[in-house]
Amino acid sequence: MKKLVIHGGRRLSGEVTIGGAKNSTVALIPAAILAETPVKFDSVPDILDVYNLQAILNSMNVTSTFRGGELMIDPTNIVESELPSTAIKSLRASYYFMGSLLGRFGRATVTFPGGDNIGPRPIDQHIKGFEALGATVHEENYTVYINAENGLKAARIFLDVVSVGATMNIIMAAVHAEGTTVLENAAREPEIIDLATFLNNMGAQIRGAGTDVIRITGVKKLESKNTHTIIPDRIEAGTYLALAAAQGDGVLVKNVIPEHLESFTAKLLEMGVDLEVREDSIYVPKSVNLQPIHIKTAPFPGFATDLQQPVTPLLTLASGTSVIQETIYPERTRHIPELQKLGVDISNDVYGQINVTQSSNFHGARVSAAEIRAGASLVATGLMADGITEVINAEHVLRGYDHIVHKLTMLNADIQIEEE
Ligand SMILES: CC(=O)N[C@H]1[C@@H](OP(=O)(O)OP(=O)(O)OC[C@H]2O[C@@H](n3ccc(=O)[nH]c3=O)[C@H](O)[C@@H]2O)O[C@H](CO)[C@@H](O)[C@@H]1O
Ligand SMILES: C=C(OP(=O)(O)O)C(=O)O
Repeated sequence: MKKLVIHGGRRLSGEVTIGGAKNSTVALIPAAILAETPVKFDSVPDILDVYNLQAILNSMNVTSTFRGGELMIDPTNIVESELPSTAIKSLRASYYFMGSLLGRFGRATVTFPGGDNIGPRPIDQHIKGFEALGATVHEENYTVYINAENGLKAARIFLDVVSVGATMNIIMAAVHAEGTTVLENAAREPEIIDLATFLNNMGAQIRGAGTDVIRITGVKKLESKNTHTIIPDRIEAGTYLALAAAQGDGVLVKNVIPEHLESFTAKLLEMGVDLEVREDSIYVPKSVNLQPIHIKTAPFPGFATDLQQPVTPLLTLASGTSVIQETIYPERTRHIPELQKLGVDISNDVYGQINVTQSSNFHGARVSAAEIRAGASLVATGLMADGITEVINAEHVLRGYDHIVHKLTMLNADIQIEEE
């Protein structure tokens, strides 16, 4: 087990470059097995999820090499095999192998995925999509068996819940299905456009990604002809923007697509953070006189649930009480007792409302990262606190934050990673 050890209180300044999006990467890697050729990605973040996905690929005789942000995957000798349950359970996105194996072989057997403990995470909409495409699905002993004996046929699918995972999984399953699948009430996250771009560049016919109606016309073959560059991680960017506003004396956050962050930057501007939004970077000056705000999480283009916890340390500087309504995962509150240990005035109710009141003089403590974004909020608060903060279970943070120790150190933070 690893822990992050932070000597807090230092002001941050300088530049940080955002890596490729975790939530694109973890869909693109399973999608690579739909290709008949080797595929290559760049701007791949150095995160634990990538290594676990490589282990899953390896079990199917799909070779991969990952070096310096470049990931090469060769699925040409893929075989159907039992997937390693430890790796499957280590991340949520292993469920994308349901869609990609179904698309490739017309069947898939995948253990229930793991991922962040942020409340119930059903997959009924994924299953609804697979069944609409002609597959039978049954679950037994935490394993999902999906089979399209008579092949996959296009369908009209209306998602009852806007789901990123179901949208991605249905796209992957439908790329080879006969006819044109119409997916309505689809999620609109930028990572879905990234997946569609990757598949379209290999010959897929996916139209409307980024809107709530996506049309997927099945094609026979997908062949990679060029390297796919992964979009910047808007959640990592938002995490550094909030931290820079809270503890920075001038920080430039580079490699961002500002349009992907509009709901987030709008809230920082509302607080009084004097952001300078440039073409592909955002400058955050030292903040003064911050105002409390109200946040309601929502599917894209709304305020991302994944930024709810990373923005919390900044809210403690506003003159009053800020209110967060977590609508996607009302139980995404496991950071709260840990932040309280550091001196943050924060509370929540059973309806998913979180109140953050102005507080200061945070003091270092030993706290546990229950999940990735909870961990990010603890790291940020530890950087603002006096004394030493130890964030245990740091694997949750390393699962999705590229080179976090190096990036924070370059911003003048005092942070180390140690074995527990
Ligand atoms: C790997 C990845 O991209 N993870 C992201 C993805 O997770 P994930 O794809 O798992 O999240 P979804 O968009 O599917 O979930 C959104 C909401 O729909 C509900 N739901 C979802 C599927 C389903 O079949 N039935 C159902 O009821 C969920 O419980 C949740 O309340 O989107 C979440 C919401 O933006 C983010 O927090 C995660 O970081
Ligand atoms: C919830 C998250 O990730 P995952 O869906 O991979 O668990 C996240 O990135 O905040």
